[in-house]
Amino acid sequence: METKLPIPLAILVGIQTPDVDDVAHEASLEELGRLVKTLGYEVVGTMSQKAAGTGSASLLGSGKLAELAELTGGTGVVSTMAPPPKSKARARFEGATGSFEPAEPDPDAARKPEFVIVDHELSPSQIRNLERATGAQVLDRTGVIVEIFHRHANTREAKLQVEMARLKYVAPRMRESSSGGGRQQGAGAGESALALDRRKIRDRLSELKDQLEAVQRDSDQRRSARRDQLRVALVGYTNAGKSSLMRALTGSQVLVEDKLFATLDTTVRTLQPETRPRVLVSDTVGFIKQLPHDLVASFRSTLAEALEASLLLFVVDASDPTYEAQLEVSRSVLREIGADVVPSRLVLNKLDRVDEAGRAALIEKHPEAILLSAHAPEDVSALRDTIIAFFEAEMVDDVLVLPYAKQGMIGEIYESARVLSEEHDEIGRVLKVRGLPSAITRLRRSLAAR
Ligand SMILES: Nc1nc2c(ncn2[C@@H]2O[C@H](COP(=O)(O)OP(=O)(O)OP(=O)(O)O)[C@@H](O)[C@H]2O)c(=O)[nH]1
Ligand SMILES: [Mg+2]
Repeated sequence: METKLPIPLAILVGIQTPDVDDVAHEASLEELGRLVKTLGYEVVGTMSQKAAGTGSASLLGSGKLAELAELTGGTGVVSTMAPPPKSKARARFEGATGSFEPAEPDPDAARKPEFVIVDHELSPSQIRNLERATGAQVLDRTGVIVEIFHRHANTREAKLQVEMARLKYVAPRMRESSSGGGRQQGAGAGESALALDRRKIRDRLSELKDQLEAVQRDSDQRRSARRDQLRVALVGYTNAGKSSLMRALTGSQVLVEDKLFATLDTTVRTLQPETRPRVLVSDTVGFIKQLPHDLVASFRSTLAEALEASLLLFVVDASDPTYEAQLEVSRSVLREIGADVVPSRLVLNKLDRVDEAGRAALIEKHPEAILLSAHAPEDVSALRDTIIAFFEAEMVDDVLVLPYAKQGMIGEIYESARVLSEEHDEIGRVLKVRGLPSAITRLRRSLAAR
């Protein structure tokens, strides 16, 4: 216990712009707090300020900035003479100004928050200014999300994607912070070392791109093998309950956690009890507001699962007061990746946490939605029926003739369609089948080709 590193302490900072109401502002800071906790930091305070925008040079007004610096032990002014926000240097600096007692008997009591975490995307120079004034390390919402993805990525594909997004996030910030002399390099070496760093980053990015392409070719192949199968994808805001539904629908042991971004990789499992043809269910990475653009782009292939599904189940945590905004975020991300054309059903989850009046309001607002709780087996079974009914309505009946010379294809037919009856005549087997039109077209094509 003694040797464990102390949990980093953080102060959250949010600007409430005129277009954001109090509820949304509170919810956004609360969500940021959960993100920060997911990173393993402890939130020790929150500071918010009303302002016209988030573009001012040091984000906060001078009064608020001084207030914040008081908490973090900084000077409160953006001075170019301020040392870089490295904790040792900062401690030395603070010691010199007399505002810090290094010989505090209880180190925890004197600990100041090491991190200031801002609920908006900041420019590199805003980060630098805030760091100078507060003496703390400053992270913005994007930085926090990129860091969480970095820590949680499991598969090789996710790891490569996240490293790319991270380098793209870090590179411009590196340039800015070094121009202020904040980097620890010998005098005069700054610029060339920086150029070297940037070249390294560029090289690394192109290396990652090649590796990613190879990995993606593999996963594209795996996906195209599932092309004509009945596929449904669970999509939606982070922590909505997608993995919980995945578990309940497929009996798989995917990770369920009361954490943002518990799932970063797509999982595909068969709907249970199994149907004919079987239905594949995909669990996908969750969305969040202000999802960094590079991460959206890099998760395109992970989300390709969603794109190729015949049905999207849009999972929403209906017990969250801001669920409407979350739904809108999910919709816009799906629009961005072009998945808004896939048929979808709205699934309002966590109904066990909504009271009678709330339920009535939900039904009135979303009459077409499926209301349920992932924890209620009867609800999950009704959802399974809905999924099956959706595919039944899409399927068509047809007759396939399988010549005796092509009997090897019988397995493929049984995999892709439901065989209603089988008769034998002089040419071969005559099969009455029911399946998705695309699956039947493909079967016809392979029957003709071989
Ligand atoms: N009360 C209640 N809690 C639920 C329900 N469904 C999910 N949860 C809880 O919500 C939390 C998040 O569930 P997950 O299934 O991990 O959510 P997710 O959408 O997969 O989240 P990410 O993978 O982080 O995007 C967990 O603590 C679940 O136990 C529900 O119907 N009712
Ligand atoms: Mg999940």
